[in-house]
Amino acid sequence: MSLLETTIASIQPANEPAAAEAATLLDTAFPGLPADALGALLLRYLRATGKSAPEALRRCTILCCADHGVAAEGVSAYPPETTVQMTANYLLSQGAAANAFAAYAASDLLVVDLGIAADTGGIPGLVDYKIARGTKNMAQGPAMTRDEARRAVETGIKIAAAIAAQGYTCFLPGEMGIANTTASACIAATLCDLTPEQATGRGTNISDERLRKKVSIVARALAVNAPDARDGLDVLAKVGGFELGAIAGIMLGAAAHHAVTILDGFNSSAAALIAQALAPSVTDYLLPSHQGGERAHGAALRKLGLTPHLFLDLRLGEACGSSITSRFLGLALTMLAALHEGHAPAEDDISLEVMPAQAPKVTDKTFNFYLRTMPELDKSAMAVCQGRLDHLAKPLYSLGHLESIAAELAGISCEERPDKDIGQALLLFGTQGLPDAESIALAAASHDICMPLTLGRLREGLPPTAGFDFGRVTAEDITFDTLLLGLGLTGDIEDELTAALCTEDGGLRYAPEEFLAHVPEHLRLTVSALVGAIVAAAHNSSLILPADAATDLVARYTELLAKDARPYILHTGDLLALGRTRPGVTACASALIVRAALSVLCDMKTFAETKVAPANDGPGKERQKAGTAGA
Ligand SMILES: Cc1cc2ncn([C@H]3O[C@H](COP(=O)(O)O)[C@@H](O)[C@H]3O)c2cc1C
Ligand SMILES: O=C(O)c1cccnc1
Repeated sequence: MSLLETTIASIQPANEPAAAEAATLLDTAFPGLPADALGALLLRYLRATGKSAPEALRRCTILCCADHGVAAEGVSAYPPETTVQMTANYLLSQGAAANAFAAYAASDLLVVDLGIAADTGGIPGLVDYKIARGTKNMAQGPAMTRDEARRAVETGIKIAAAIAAQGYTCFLPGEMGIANTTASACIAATLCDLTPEQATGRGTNISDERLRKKVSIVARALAVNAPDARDGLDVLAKVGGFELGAIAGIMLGAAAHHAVTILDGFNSSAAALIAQALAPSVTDYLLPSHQGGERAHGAALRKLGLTPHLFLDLRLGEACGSSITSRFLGLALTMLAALHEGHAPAEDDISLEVMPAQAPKVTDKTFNFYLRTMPELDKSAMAVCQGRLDHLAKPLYSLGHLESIAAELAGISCEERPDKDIGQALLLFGTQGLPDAESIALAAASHDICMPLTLGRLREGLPPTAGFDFGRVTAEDITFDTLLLGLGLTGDIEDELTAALCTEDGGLRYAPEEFLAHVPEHLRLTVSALVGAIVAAAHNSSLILPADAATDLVARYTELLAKDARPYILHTGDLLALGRTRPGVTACASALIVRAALSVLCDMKTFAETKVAPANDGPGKERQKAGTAGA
């Protein structure tokens, strides 16, 4: 048997007992709580690796680079030489998204040439597994021979084996290959049974005209080659790419060695579809991350049986979304390890602020004070920041919401390029403390991501005005020198508050001026504390990350009352689908997203700095002209 067949034969179904132990521990610690997306990632990881006691995560980012003959049809917004230029960027300028995200996730980086159509001898550190100088044009015939397809997959298997032997358990494959979303569209059309229109997206942000052309090329490639959906190697050979084959091989090799692979963009999902066609149980060893802008990304994830939890509108595929998910997984492992040890948090792990017993008399900082004096965003810092984002060596707007978060942070901090290590804090209000297990897990999480935790203990029986005052004083102190504030509650009042304040479809039921009157009386103190904290933190120019659905709802009403506070609240409900999380956890995850946005801004370099050719089609053609802002 060849390497491919022996690898496929050695993939075992994931190990249930290992995860069962962790599931029992979680269930005991947090009775009655179904696993949120972080818990689901954790259990999937433990099942795949067969580990019950969590160890620190060791991550490896593997960038697979190759060219595509179909680029000659004009299906990308960038010229084919971008592939080799970006490959050089990874290793020489080190200013690509892949570099920024590998640093962000503390992941080691490996860059592999699977088939770049250029001489790559001068790029130091590049691993040479070149199969050919690019694939053939699939619009005219098969992209590669069956033998080449097998070589691509087996190369991935070998890479995975070498990495697994060094102790890595978390693989983050990324890819670079101009025109490869055309190949991925053909793969998805074949394996998910989609029409060319349903399978084809805008890739590097091509114009309407090129999109029409791309759809027709996908249709032609499928008609000319008739790939056989029952035969993964046939699909890869006829309409795939060398780097996609290698990524499929990495997934198979990881599974054979009980390591996990975190999926990234549409391209990695297309590679996973090939791996799944070759060995269906490989999906036990795959973790989802984001669903991005490419049209068939969702369909591919559904076929793989994976549910994404990040919706950041990413269109890149240099292991960006997967790096964020790897941080989520790291966070979940940290919390599990703390629960295993079972030590109560050390005294300085959690600060406690207790509400004064007496309601304050008259305070000078009323709600109206904050309304009148709310600072404005620095529009010019935002514009300069957006100019730089547009010129970073990536397709225009391909980092989606991370770009808008970065620009917003520039406006808030009045810095064109805010420091990556901004201060951040987590503040949770409640009349009760946290149960032991929650304290242990959350203290570990907040420590892990350097987001110190403060509990603001409310006293029942005091009036809402006292709640407002306690909220604003506590938040004002904490946000004096922090740019990020995770804000939430120790208890779960989501259902009660939603029932009181929302319409059936989740809209706001009342005019903002009336909302507090409709909050159930026993919750008014808590809600007032949140309102006070929101306006005070915004007033101190902090970005507020609601830590739970109840806080998010209060923030939605508050920003209608205090319109100038709106830019200081980041609603991550549309960006993150974690399910119902335990106290504070959503804010930790949101903070990891914000930090990813800052890494992009601080660690990536521009086209000019990295000597990569800018766009020749789509909106990037105008915005990314050499010599303009940010260059
Ligand atoms: C500078 C730059 C950096 C990239 N990093 C990933 N891609 C992404 O875009 C390409 C696929 O889109 P299409 O099929 O439209 O060519 C791939 O290289 C993919 O990894 C990039 C593309 C560019 C231009
Ligand atoms: O989702 C992806 O992998 C993707 C999307 C657009 C361009 N390149 C990659």
